Amino acid sequence: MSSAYLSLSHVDMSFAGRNGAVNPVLKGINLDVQRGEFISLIGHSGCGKSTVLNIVAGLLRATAGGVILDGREIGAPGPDRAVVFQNHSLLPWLTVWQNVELAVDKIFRDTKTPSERKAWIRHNLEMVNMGHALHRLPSEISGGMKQRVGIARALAMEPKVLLLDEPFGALDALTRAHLQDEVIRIQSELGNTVLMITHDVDEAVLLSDRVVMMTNGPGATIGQIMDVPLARPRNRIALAEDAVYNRCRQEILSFLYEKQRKVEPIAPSSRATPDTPVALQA
Ligand SMILES: Nc1ncnc2c1ncn2[C@@H]1O[C@H](COP(=O)(O)OP(=O)(O)OP(=O)(O)O)[C@@H](O)[C@H]1O
Repeated sequence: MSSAYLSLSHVDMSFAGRNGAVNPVLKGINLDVQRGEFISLIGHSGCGKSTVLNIVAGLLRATAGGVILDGREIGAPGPDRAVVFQNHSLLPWLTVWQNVELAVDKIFRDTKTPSERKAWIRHNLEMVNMGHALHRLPSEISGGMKQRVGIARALAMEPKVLLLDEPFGALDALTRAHLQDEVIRIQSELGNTVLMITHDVDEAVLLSDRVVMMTNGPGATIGQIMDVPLARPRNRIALAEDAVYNRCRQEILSFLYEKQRKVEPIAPSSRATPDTPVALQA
């Protein structure tokens, strides 16, 4: 048995298709994650990254193989795994404070007093620099701020593993960089165990201890795992000229665009010739 904190062993996943067909999405995923490690999962669109994350979250059950977290097999979602999705999942009728409070009250009802819970909510919202907007509704704050609240809520749960599914994917480049810097700072303070999906090569190198690269599907698996031997805390400006940083970037780019080059089917041109069948026009 693996001594890792989080261990995926021999994970296969297939979905039932039409007419009884079976669509194999993942095949033989083996990954050991140590406590406090920050792991990024990168791969072309549709290869199965979210499926891996959803299996760890307990939202999907693997067709074969399994996941062990801190000595226990994962069979269902639980508060020991907090997920942050690309599009925030805040309850729109609750304020920033109340969105975090809901999770904190549920998890710490028996272990923290009401005043300890209040202090804990404030602490986590201040950690993501949201202390100034505690009583605003999600509709009154920006996309980046909503993601901050989602991260605060996840951190406040003190999960064993933080699962981030493209947490900055919907943000503009500047907001994204600010949030990445905050995650870098929080990670050096708290040392969480994190599994993050990303499409962004720089993000993967900046934030991770190891980058897990997935092959293309169907039947995707882990093609390569790369260590990121950069000291923490990391500084994006200083790293731009760093040889190790650039070597890591290069290795991921080479995996994605040479070894696992993906050829997307070309969409039919909208200027199709008149005899092109209508059904083929996008
Ligand atoms: N519930 C489901 N039922 C059937 N097929 C599914 C289901 N969930 C995912 N799939 C299929 O599994 C494959 C992998 O999907 P997944 O969302 O895990 O990929 P991904 O790498 O996260 O993609 P992206 O980067 O575009 O978000 C896709 O072909 C998808 O259509």
